[in-house]
Amino acid sequence: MLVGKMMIDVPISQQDLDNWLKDLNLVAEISNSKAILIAWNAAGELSSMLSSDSAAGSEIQALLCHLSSNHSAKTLPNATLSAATSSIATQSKAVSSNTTSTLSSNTFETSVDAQLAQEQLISPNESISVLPRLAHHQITSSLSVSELTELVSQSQLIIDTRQHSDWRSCSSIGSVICLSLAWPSGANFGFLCFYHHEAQGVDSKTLRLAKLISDSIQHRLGEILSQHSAAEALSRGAPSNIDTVDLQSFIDSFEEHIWMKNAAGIYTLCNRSVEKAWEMPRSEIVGKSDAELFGEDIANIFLEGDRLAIESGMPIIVAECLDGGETKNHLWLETLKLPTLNPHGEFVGVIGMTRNISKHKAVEEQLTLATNVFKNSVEGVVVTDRHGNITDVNGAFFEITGYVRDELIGQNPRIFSSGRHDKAFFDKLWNALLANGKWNGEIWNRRKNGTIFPQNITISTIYDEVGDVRYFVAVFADISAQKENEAQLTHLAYFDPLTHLPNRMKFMMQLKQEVRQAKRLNLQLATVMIDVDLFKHINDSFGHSIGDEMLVELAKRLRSQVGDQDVLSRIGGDEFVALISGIDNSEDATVAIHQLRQVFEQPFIVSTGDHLRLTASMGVSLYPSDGTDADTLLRNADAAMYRAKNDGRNNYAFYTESLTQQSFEHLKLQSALYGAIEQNALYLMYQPKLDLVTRKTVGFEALLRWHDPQLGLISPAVFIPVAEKIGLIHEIGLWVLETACRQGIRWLSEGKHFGRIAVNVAGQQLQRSSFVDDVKRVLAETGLPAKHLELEVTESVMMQNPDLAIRDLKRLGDLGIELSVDDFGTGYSSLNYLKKLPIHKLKIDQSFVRDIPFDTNNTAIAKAVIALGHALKLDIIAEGVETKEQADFLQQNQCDQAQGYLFSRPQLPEDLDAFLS
Ligand SMILES: Nc1nc2c(ncn2[C@@H]2O[C@@H]3COP(=O)(O)O[C@H]4[C@@H](O)[C@H](n5cnc6c(=O)[nH]c(N)nc65)O[C@@H]4COP(=O)(O)O[C@H]3[C@H]2O)c(=O)[nH]1
Repeated sequence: MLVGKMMIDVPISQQDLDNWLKDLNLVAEISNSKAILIAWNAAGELSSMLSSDSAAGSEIQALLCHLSSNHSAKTLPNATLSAATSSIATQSKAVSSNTTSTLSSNTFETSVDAQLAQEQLISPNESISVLPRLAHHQITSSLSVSELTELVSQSQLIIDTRQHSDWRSCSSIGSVICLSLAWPSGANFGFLCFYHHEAQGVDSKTLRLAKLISDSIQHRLGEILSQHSAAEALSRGAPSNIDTVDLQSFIDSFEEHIWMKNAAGIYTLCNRSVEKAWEMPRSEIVGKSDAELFGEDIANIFLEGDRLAIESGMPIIVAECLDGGETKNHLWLETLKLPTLNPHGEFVGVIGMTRNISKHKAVEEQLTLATNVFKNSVEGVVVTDRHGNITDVNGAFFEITGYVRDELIGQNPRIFSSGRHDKAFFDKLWNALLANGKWNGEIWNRRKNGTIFPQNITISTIYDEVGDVRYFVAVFADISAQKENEAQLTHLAYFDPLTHLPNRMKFMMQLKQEVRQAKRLNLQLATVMIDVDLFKHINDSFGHSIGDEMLVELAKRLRSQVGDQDVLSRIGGDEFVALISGIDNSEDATVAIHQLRQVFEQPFIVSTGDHLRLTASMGVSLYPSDGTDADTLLRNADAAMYRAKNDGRNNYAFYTESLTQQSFEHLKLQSALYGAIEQNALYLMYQPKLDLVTRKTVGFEALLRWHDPQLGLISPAVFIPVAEKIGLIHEIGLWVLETACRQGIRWLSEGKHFGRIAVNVAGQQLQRSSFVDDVKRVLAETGLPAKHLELEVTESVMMQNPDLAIRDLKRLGDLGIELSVDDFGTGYSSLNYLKKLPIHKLKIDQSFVRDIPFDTNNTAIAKAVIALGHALKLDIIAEGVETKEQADFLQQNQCDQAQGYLFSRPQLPEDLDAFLS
């Protein structure tokens, strides 16, 4: 059984050898047998041999041969054996003969005697009180019948060697008891043999005694080994002896569970933490196995860990989970398991140091969970340090922004800035974040590809143990889709899905807002209700889809007719409403209505190819005259529209009836003006301008006249503003210029001196970028020298855009054209600009000439204008001079020129000979 097991070298003292020899002799004598003891060293060589006095050399030789061939052939070479046998045997006998027994023990005798008698293996009368030395070891162990049987079955008792094939060669041995001797660790020490040259010479009684001696020797071997280990530890500098009580105190001071199990898995040691954790005293733990303590299932878990440690041959850490069952209170233990070897390298057990890591595991689980949430979240997560530098971002973040990790780590999130939020926004954000530890809101940020997108973002502050800011964590969702949905919903709530025009709700909101603004800025508004006439017939005849087509087209046309600032809304099936801002009077509203009505002039070509015509009835209410709130204005526009419908449809009406009348006339004028040029209804009259001193003609002002066949003679003061509103002024202005220039050429060709012909220039004409070129072209085409042309521009027109006026008038002046400021004094000229304007003449408006010299105000103004003009080295002309008093006064006050009924009304060219020289 012990063959192959490790052997150790621990020297046996002569004293021990002597004692054992005495025991051998004693038992040999009692049992009438012979005895030998042989021991080997770690190299497998025979190190000690003792034999009873009765043993013969040949018998010893035979036994050694047998043991070497059957038990330790590798470790006990025959050559060594034979050499050793003769010398050691002699020496041992010599030693044994000099040794005397020293002790006896009645206690031992009694217990052994009684036990042997009880088991009927030894007669109570057979005295073994002659075992004085064995008692020294206080051996109390005994052999039971079953143990004896086992020993026999293990061939340790050979009653007849001839019956055993492997003993047949030992002819000098008839019967033998062969017991192996082992160190406490199990390492082989040697053999103890009792034999007889005859069969049945040794029996169970001899075996019993042999076992006593063997136990005694093994006990002593344990002591020898302890002493030897202590001596070795001392020599290594370790404490001479570690008291087990101190060791216990030592391990009790640990919070960790410390325990030790021997090679058989039995607990041999544990500390107080173990007692507490397992809720049982140490006495109930030590001496038990895991299975006994915890049951098979848990024991298997523990033993598996032990096995790993033993197999690895080094300390390992095993984490063991003891399932908490339904309570989910898992108990996690982390144990450092350390296979323990004795000083001779032999495995003696496992030491464990266990920590309850349930809390740690729970934290670890939380951490794993958090990490997975971080990784797998569909929301973008970005972590920054307290300085705002990015330390981590998750996968969703990359997907949303298009950046890759390396581009972001260490960067500041301002790289995502969309530029949509100002500094105040971020100041507010940071203040809230630092004050409350959290901020939630919407931010527009920029993706890597430059597109911007809205996020709903929550930023949280993470503090360290002492409350200082450690990190900021921002979790956000891309809400582009949500925003789009919201926009769509808003669109549906406020816009007509067919035409995409604002619906009634939106229109009312806008109307209210416009009314508020008009109130504040003292403006006027027109609300125009437009109802398509008999639209039901279109739907009934052509179907709703054609009806829809026409409504979409109509919406498009109407929209193109209103200004960018104006609002057009569809408030019902065939009902539209327009809100026109920036009007000054009912005429402006009339112009707007006219433009809206134009959309019905062209037929609607639908998908069927049909050309369909529509008309509409319109009603207008004006703010503030027809209502000062949105509801009233809409209601009154509606009422006006019904009146227009009742008047026969395809019509319009103002809420105030007199305005409707005015408007109709205005409209008539408007449409008549379109054909005026072609129909030669326009012509010019000329009014002479005279030098007040010489009373000679210095020039003529060309004044436009319009004689409409139906409407009669219409004043330019009436139709020029209308022409400006409907955009006809350019055409008309050019016609006037050309006509006046041709007249000048005619007079020149007739040899008539007329000085300069003055032509009025409307504001819109001057604002046209082509105006200077138009004038040049007309001069070139007609051949009139520029020195015969004068242009009159009203003061208010010049002041509308003085920089432009300065630039263009200068170019005209450079051509040789004279420039005069018409209606001077009615506008608000800036002296600063007046100085810069390239003008030659100021014309005192006739409103200041009226009633001078009797009207003191006008007299003062006229004087001031003359003084100012002269100070600026400009000529002064007064218009509307009707009386001699006016002329005299003006002359006395150094006014240079004058025109007016006093001298001549505007006349046709053929009637002006008196003024031409
Ligand atoms: N009560 C009174 N009136 C007098 C007297 N002498 C002349 N007038 C009138 O005063 C106006 C002078 O023209 P305006 O100030 O340029 O004022 C002109 C001018 O601003 C504009 N206008 C006339 N012709 C043209 C034109 O060809 N182009 C442009 N853009 N505007 C024109 O129409 C305005 C009115 O022109 P008209 O009706 O011809 O009226 C003329 C003229 O007939 C007088 O002694 N007493």
